[in-house]
Amino acid sequence: MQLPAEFMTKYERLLGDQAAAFFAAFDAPVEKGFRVNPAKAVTPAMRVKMTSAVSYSPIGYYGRVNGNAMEHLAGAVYSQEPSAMTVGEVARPQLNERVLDLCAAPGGKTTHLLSYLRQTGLLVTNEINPKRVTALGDNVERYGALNTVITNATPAALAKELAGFFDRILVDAPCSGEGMFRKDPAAMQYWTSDYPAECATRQREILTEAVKMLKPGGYLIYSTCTFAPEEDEQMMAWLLKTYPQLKLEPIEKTAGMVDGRPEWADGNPELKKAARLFPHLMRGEGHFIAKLVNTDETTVKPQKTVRDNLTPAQRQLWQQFLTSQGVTAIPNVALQAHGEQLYAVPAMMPVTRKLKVFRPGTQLGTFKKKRFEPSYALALASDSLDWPQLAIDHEQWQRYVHGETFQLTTAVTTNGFRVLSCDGLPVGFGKAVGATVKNFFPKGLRFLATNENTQL
Ligand SMILES: C[S@@+](CC[C@H](N)C(=O)[O-])C[C@H]1O[C@@H](n2cnc3c(N)ncnc32)[C@H](O)[C@@H]1O
Repeated sequence: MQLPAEFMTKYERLLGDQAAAFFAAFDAPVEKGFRVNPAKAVTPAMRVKMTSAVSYSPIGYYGRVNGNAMEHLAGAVYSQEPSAMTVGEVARPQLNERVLDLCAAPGGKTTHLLSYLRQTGLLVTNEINPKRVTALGDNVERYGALNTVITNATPAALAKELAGFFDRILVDAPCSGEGMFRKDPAAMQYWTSDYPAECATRQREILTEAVKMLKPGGYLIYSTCTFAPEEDEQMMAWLLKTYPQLKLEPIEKTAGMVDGRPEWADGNPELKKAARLFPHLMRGEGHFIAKLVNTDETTVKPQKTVRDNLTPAQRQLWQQFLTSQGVTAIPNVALQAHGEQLYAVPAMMPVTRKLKVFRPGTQLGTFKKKRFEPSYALALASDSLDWPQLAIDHEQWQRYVHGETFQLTTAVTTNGFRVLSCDGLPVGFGKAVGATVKNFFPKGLRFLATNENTQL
């Protein structure tokens, strides 16, 4: 790979006798990886793939997964480059926490955070870019999240509404992307020797807002996919000096991770607590991760949380639907209608006034005239609610994702909406009428599925 000349000069100077091995790693093959979603069933095809475990993540594996496979569409697996998994492992939220993923699209770290929250607490996942937020929405939906609000806001707008609110904040910062040159050589075209300093300006702005949203005792996790000290150790040195209440927490170094380099910043030995991931020292791409704790004790007054807003008629339609499914309620959510759409908004979410919200919670379905039509998102979340399922086989699933009506071998005794499942994974709603299943797979997601193009 032809690396920019100034990039090579810089890292020859910084890495000394390790520079040759570092440059050679850019010509080695890219490592592929995937995580499994611990909230979902493990299918036989997944078991075959789960052979080479990533040592630092209990849910991570080396290998490639297919984006058209049933397991991927149903949110049971997520394709992620292995060393990127360290970020979710360092962030590792505890149950019931309030968590913010500030720079979140397309959702690699968000889905990892969800795997630790296990439908408890609250995840506010934010993406500033209105185009990229759509992919984040799709991935959160696939993961079947019931505890997530998706915002499309600037960090400053979030900080105005949610000051001192979060137990844990991840800033997976937009950066110069040097650690991704091997995976995505096109990223090199943006690189100039000034680019890291430009990125650092934006990172300081983002971190300034993130700090405002951290609770006393809360954790801030900062990560980049660049080697540039300006965006890594120097950014942490600036943070520690600007906010003396923030202290670095040590990150355990395994599988080839190494200490942060104080000599690449202001010499503060604390910077060793951060972690660097180099492709010549570990199986994966380049990253930097730091974890800080907020030792400030100033608390912020609790805010009012969201409430139900359904009309009696809407409530009745929803209750009738729940009864038809043999379930009683969705716990820990407020039910809110936004126009015709019904959402389950995480009950821990505060009322906000001016925030640009992309999705206020899990979309449950649509109020139609005198009936309720459930959504795809609800089907994908239904296994964490122990919702009854109607099992279909792979051939029926292929017809389902193509948008076809298909036949069951045994007719249902009660007609109506059913969560269809394949190998134990909910895949969407169908309307069963006798032995016929009418198709409710979202039109925009339909595709011609074959054994070949859907193999995990
Ligand atoms: C490294 S990527 C995030 C990757 C994501 N965390 C994941 O794991 O899939 C950084 C993100 O920050 C967003 N971003 C760019 N400028 C920003 C800003 N000023 N404030 C917040 N986010 C920004 C980008 O649109 C991009 O999606």
